[in-house]
Amino acid sequence: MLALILTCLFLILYYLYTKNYNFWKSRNVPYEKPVFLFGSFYNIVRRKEHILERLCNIYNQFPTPYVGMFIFHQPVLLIRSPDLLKKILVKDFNKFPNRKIAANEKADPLAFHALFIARDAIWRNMRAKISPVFTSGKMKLMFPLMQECVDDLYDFCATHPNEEVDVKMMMKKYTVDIISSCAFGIKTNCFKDEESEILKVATKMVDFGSVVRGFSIFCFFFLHSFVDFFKLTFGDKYCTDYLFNVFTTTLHEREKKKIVRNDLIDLLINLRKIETITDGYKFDDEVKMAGQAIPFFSAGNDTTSITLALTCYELALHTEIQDRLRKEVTEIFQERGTFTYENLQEMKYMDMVINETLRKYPLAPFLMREAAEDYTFEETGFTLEKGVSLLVPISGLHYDPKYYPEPEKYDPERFSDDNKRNLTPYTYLPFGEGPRNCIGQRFALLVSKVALARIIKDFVFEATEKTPVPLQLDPGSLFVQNKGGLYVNVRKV
Ligand code: HEM
Repeated sequence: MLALILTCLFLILYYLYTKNYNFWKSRNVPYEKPVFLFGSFYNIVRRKEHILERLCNIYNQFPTPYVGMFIFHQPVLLIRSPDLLKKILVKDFNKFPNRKIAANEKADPLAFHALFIARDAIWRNMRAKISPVFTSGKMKLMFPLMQECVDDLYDFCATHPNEEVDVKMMMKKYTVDIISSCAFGIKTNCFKDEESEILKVATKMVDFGSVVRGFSIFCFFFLHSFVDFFKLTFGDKYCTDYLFNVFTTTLHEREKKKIVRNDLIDLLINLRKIETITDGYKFDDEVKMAGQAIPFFSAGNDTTSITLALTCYELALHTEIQDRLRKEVTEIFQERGTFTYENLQEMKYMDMVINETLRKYPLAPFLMREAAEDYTFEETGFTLEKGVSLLVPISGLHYDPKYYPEPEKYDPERFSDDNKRNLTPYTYLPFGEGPRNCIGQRFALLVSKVALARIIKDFVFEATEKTPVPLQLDPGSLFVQNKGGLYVNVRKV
């Protein structure tokens, strides 16, 4: 009898779980056949493929404008056509304003108020208020804070002549110093303090290696009901508590001593002062304010530091590109005698190099949107139901030889003025597109240019036997990176 009950129960659960697997077939949408329980993510769960490779793989199998796939049991539509992307990300943005990420204000107020996760009117109001911190005027004011940190990066290279250096860790120390300075108003000295607590926090925060953390993040994106059920938090509890304390301590000190530093904390203090009763979203408590600073730290650190490390890696493998970059930087430096915010903007080859790194290694390999209402694709007549998720396979587009011939080749020439004009719009998306694109783009590019200009002028990166070629992506990482360190030799010019 018990066996019969268990069998019936199993069959009911099996039916409930797999009934969605007909979702795309019944709507005549081409789709990748799901693997029971894991949908299209079986190889990711088995750590056989990185998410970048998995999405490229699905993208390459179907020449259609969109493809159905399943994340576990959840149907998701992968958009391939640049014309459709323009509509979804920009023209019809108000029909796709949110990402489908779980948010529970009671269980995790910091995540609920984070810009990346916030929804609808809360997001709109918050984005409008936070955007002024990222204007070029504000970046210029933060430039001196960045220069202080780049001095430490330079000294690190100078004190490790002819040594194999893990450029991932080196750049992480640099970005933790800069972001701590610009978002939390503190000097962290990661290069000098090997035991720096904030560096440990930055590492732990993005360590999704443990089953519990990995599962937790997955639930936020793809299994929302589990987030409420298990009261999961988006960030690691120890890390968010630590950063919350750092943030509030600085905030109180600033308000007491009336210190002005032109950073994120200043902006938040000013916002709180000038808010009126009619404002849609008010920074009226410290959780909401910290909800901006903590994601600034987590969203900005690894994305920027890995981009920088991968640029050093590619420069080490391509000496002619490295020499040309050094020539540009040195000429501008000799002409002006210093690096300023303005002369960094003149470095065209530098832009081309960073653009190509982000093409080959899009740090966030996909964008996500959710249909806020039923939406009919004019081109095919297909109606996507409200609530269904869309994924934009950035990696598929960046590796499509139709848009980028020989996609495996690292070639900054793709982004020269002449060639850039011929790129197909909406096929280059490292920072996303439209009103919900990366708010930190300008900041990330400036932080990257400051570092590269300063060190490439006086140091040479060289591949050694320890430099991994080809680069094997770590399937366990949410970011596009190899497992462990990324070693290159650093020597004085
Ligand atoms: C190379 C570095 C970076 C890359 C490649 C990157 C990439 C991205 C991408 C792809 C998105 C999603 C955009 C979309 O859905 O259309 C995003 C969103 C976001 N990024 Fe970045 N990012 C970088 C650096 C930063 C930095 C330095 C910060 C903070 C200072 C930051 C803060 C954010 C935030 C808050 C969002 C959510 C914006 C919103 O929903 O309104 N990112 N980023």
